[in-house]
Amino acid sequence: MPKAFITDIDGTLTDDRRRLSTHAVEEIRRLVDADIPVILASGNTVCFIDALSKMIGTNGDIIAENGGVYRHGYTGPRHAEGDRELCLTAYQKIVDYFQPEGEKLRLYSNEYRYSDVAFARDVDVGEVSRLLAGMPVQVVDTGFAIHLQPPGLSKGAALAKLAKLMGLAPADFLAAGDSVNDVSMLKLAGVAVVPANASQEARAAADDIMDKPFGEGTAEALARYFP
Ligand SMILES: O=C(O)COP(=O)(O)O
Ligand SMILES: [Mg+2]
Repeated sequence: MPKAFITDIDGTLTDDRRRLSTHAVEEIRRLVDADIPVILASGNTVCFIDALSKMIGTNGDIIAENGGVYRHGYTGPRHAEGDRELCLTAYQKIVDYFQPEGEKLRLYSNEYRYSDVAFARDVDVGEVSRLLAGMPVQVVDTGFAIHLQPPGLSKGAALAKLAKLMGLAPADFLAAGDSVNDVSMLKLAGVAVVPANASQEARAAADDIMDKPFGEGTAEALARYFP
């Protein structure tokens, strides 16, 4: 049995409209009650993940902004990495290009981000990547938002650092995720599972693909791997 669990949030604990699966929450609470460490790892902000962690009842081990930020427990120091200014400069290039064409760009929770920049998927992500080619930023489309993030940062890289702080190795973890931003942690974990809705990239990195989609699929995996 794995020693710990790391999970993505959007599309993995929620459905495509971001409604949380109560079934997945119950399964995570079962793990927490059995003293099995749980990391919530997401492209979302620290404050968003903190609220969710409290309400699910985990111990506050989190990875935010796709690996740009991580923290061990609610009171541990917040590690925020990368040069966010570079991401903001890159974002300005996107604004300068799309805004004159009348396209509306919508930043997501800009004031709460320490490492990356996230915005609505209202523009073509291929075009965004072409515009930013050669700039030191990664363009990541999670299916829920487009992220501009510093190079070298990922959920997997953050898992390696956070697991160490927790006295664990990445191989001790069962990992669950649905999208391209989860591939690095799915590959690093001991066992990788994806719900049935997972993207091609996530499926290719998985050891086991669940029958059910979204949070129901993740609940299915927890029942299977933590019986
Ligand atoms: O913030 C996003 O774009 C997606 O969030 P997720 O990593 O929890 O799926
Ligand atoms: Mg996701």
